[in-house]
Amino acid sequence: MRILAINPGSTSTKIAIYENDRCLWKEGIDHPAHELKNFARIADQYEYRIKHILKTLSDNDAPLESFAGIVGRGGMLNPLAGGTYSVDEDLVNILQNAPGGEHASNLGGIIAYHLGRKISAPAYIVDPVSVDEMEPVARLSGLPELPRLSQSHALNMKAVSRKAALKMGKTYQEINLITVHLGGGISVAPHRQGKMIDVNNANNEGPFSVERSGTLPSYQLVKLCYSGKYSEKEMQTKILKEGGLYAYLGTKDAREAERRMNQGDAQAKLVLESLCYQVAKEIGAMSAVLLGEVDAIVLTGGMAHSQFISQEITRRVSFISPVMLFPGEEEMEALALGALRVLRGEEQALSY
Ligand SMILES: Nc1ncnc2c1ncn2[C@@H]1O[C@H](COP(=O)(O)OP(=O)(O)OP(=O)(O)O)[C@@H](O)[C@H]1O
Ligand SMILES: CCCC(=O)O
Repeated sequence: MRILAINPGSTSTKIAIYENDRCLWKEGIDHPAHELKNFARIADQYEYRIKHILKTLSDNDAPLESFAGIVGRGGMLNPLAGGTYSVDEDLVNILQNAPGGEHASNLGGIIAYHLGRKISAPAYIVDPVSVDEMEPVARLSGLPELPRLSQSHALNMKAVSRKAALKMGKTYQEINLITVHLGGGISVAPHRQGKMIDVNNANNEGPFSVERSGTLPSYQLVKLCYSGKYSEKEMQTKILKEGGLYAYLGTKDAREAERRMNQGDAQAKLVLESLCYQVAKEIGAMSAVLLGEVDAIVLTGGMAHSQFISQEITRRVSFISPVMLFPGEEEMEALALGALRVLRGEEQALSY
């Protein structure tokens, strides 16, 4: 059974072809900034991206008609349980309106639907950014007007958690994990027997990342917002795109920061150590969520490739449980396997 997986990012679209659970081929299509700037909204890019996907498939002799299903990354929907969802016209309309905010992953379901329709094949999304399996006690922030929102790297964290469980000879439903995605954003989530029962909102809570500020001192934040120095948009950019490592060091590349540290740059060392310190602190908090019953802590995402970063986190949290490393991300495979489970009848597709 052949599946086309589509993962739209802010500057590229990754596509992969799977024959059952085997990846046959993978490619990233870059979208230059000057082309993307012609679109007022991210959802408006779907025809442009479809054109590039079809050309890439045709250049690689992969006819659209050969696919039994098309699966895209799911975006910022209203809170929903993890799993594989069927995409129909209603869901496409919702994704077009971006209820949870603009995010490139909103395009995943829209593109999958339109490609699927061309060949009468089903379209799916898997474990969207807004997967919400939080317990009621985790939802309060301290102000009733500002409930905590579950927005995270759920797709990769759930895929890697399943792999970690397999490595331990168990299923995802049988164990408790704290899974940490160390990417452009950082998610730290306690998974209790197959459910992600809490998570820092990777857009604006928890540790700072290479580009996001993470949790900020709220009173000082209010003062900065009203200082007259920044517009609302500029403040959002500071928090989401120009915070964290970038704000302190002017780079979003953790490898560059590490190079500087190794050449004796004390500021680079402090900032990298602080990032790891904050991640470790969040892991500690999530171990309390799991009442200390943690089978393993799992580190994944691009920064888990770094020996310094993974060791620096590990030395602070290894008293809680063993630490397992799964560097990089498994998003394409997670998409394909999510669709495959449904196409094989092993799981029922959910409806949004
Ligand atoms: N081998 C490596 N050693 C150290 N850091 C690395 C390595 N590879 C990637 N990184 C760092 O990981 C960070 C981004 O990770 P990643 O590529 O997983 O993020 P992304 O896919 O852009 O974002 P996200 O995971 O949030 O969707 C960058 O700062 C990058 O420098
Ligand atoms: C909300 C976090 C997900 C991402 O950054 O892709």
